Amino acid sequence: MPISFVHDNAAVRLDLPASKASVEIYLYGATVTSWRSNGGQERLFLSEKAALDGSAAIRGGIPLVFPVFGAPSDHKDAPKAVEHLAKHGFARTHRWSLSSDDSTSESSSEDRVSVTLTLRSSELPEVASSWPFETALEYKVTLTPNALRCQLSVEHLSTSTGGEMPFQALLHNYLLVPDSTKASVHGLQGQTCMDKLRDFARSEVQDAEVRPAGEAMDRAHRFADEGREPGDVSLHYNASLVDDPLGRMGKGVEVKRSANLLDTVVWNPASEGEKGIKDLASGDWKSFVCVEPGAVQGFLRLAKGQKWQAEQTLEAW
Ligand SMILES: O=P(O)(O)OC[C@H]1O[C@@H](O)[C@H](O)[C@@H](O)[C@@H]1O
Repeated sequence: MPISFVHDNAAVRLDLPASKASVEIYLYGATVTSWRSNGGQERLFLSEKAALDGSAAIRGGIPLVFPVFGAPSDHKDAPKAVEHLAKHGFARTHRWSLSSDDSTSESSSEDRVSVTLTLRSSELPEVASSWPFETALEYKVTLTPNALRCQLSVEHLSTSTGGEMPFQALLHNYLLVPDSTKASVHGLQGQTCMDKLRDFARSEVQDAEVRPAGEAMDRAHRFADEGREPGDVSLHYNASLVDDPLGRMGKGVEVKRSANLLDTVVWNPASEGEKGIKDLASGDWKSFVCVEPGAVQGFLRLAKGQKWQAEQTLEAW
């Protein structure tokens, strides 16, 4: 079966047997926790200490950040409506439903299979008290032999306040790497970097490569020129420098995204930062680099009845 339930029905799994590609998505948070590309090589980091029982956001894979990135207090321009939300919002900490439209054999073929998950804020009583908008989220995940496409749609259905719905969104990819100290991110040159670890200081990225290189990094990047699209970014494993004689992991991953995901967050806590994260084991920081497309500087706004759509495609090289 190209689509099946796994982990005691907590997750849905898509398989392309001919290429050994697969993806697993927990209903909790609609969190992709595993993506195996052509040949079966895992491409995402998932912490062994990740809570997979719905008690906390899943540490690893691709958590969905919505409707606020980080803590509301991180944003000087945070609207009142997001003030009482938890860090990274509520999408990653609620159980989504499988959409009936998509879980049929029509959504699959030998080299493509998809599934769609949905979440309605009005069905989450604890969200209703801190979020005055009725919001419908839809997340379609499509697997092809060498790529994973993730499409998010956000719809503002109604509101008790009558105003526009402010929001941010981000696809928090934890990309698995042989050694994060040797990995590099390409495609950020010329963008303005907002450094969360240096009091949100801004500077322009001068180099063609951004390397965490063992130091904590937590930065959001965007072109200063409003009209300029963010372009693709790629994570290079720099595999020739690491012990991967069979080249199983390939050269890296390309992160393509829709032009409305203007920001790219690059995050790695390094050894110091990891100590404060209880669901990471010691040394895990070496196994991932987060390269996260999103819209997280300033707030987007949706009038009642409007829909916003964004997507990324991860391509394995
Ligand atoms: O620990 P959390 O809530 O999953 O967040 C992880 C990280 O997510 C990143 O996207 C943020 O830029 C970091 O500031 C944050 O620490």
